[in-house]
Amino acid sequence: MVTPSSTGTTGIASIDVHAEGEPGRILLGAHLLVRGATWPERMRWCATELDWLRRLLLREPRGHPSMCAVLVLPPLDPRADVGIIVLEQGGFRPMSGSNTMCAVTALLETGSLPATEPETVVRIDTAVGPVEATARVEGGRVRWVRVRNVPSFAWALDEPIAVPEYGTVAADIAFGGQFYVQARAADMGVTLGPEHAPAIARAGTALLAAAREQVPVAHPEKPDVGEIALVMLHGPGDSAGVSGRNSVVLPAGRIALDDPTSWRGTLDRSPCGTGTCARMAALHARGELDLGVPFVHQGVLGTTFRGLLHESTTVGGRDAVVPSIQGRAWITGYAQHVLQPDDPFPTGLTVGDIWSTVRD
Ligand SMILES: O=C(O)[C@H]1NCC[C@@H]1O
Repeated sequence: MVTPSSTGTTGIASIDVHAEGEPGRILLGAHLLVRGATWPERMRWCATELDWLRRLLLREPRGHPSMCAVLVLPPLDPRADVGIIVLEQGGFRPMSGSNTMCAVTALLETGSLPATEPETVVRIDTAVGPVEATARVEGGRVRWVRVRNVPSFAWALDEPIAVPEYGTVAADIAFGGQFYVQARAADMGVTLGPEHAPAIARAGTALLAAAREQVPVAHPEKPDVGEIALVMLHGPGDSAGVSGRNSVVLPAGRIALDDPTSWRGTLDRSPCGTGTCARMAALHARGELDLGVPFVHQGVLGTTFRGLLHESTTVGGRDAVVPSIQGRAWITGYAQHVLQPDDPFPTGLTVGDIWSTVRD
């Protein structure tokens, strides 16, 4: 087990990136950290042996409530170029749209993978299946990344969720690389927009807590994927080409499940790629979004991901669709993170002014 203090000063290098505003801290060459001959084994290894690294990188003083990270690994599928595991405040995740865009941009702009112009395809192996990223490369810079995601599907539509302090809300439960509970912002009594972020975060985390208690989920082909990870509150688009607006809330740290008002969360600064894929799958299941019709999803900062449904398929007998999302990422730094053996906070730290009521 790699422990932060038993081996003297630990040095961890990252390439820091953001995708349409959402940070993604990329750790190349994480193969020495992660063990496991299968993806479930790798994910379990991370949860049991690497949570100290997740906390170290995502919490203060090196991180902040919105920080995410990616471990770039050798793929298990020999047809893929790399494998990824995503680190979020809520735990290790199998897939992430913004973080995939960050990882691809970091890999290609640093020469860690060969880049061909004008387009480079990067095949990515994940715990929920293969993902294909196409990057537009011009003058050595990645101008955009289109992520053709794993098959996405609606698990339940208009599921009544009893949410303490908010009433019963009709919500969709959908999978877009992660499971989401998704509801209309108006039904939760909140308005989308950065100035409403605290109310969105509070409503979102209350809905997430209630949905986790009331709606069991299990991926039909990936039995280890059995949790509603994130929550999206969404609203209508506009006449200027925006198909829909959304705010995704990420639980910031382990939170007391028995007190829905104690929850805190952070808003995805991007339009959320896996959330957009889940949203498109639910819209398609309703007959409201056809294959080939662009779906421009706008996040809390006004940045957008361009979504598209490519084909129909099935997942464990469930109707599903193959979605893609497209956006851009920018490198913000090259960091060498250090943990000295006598650091009093070997797994980082949180304080309740900007973090959740953390119980660990
Ligand atoms: O774009 C996404 O899918 C990610 N953004 C932060 C939370 C999700 O994993």
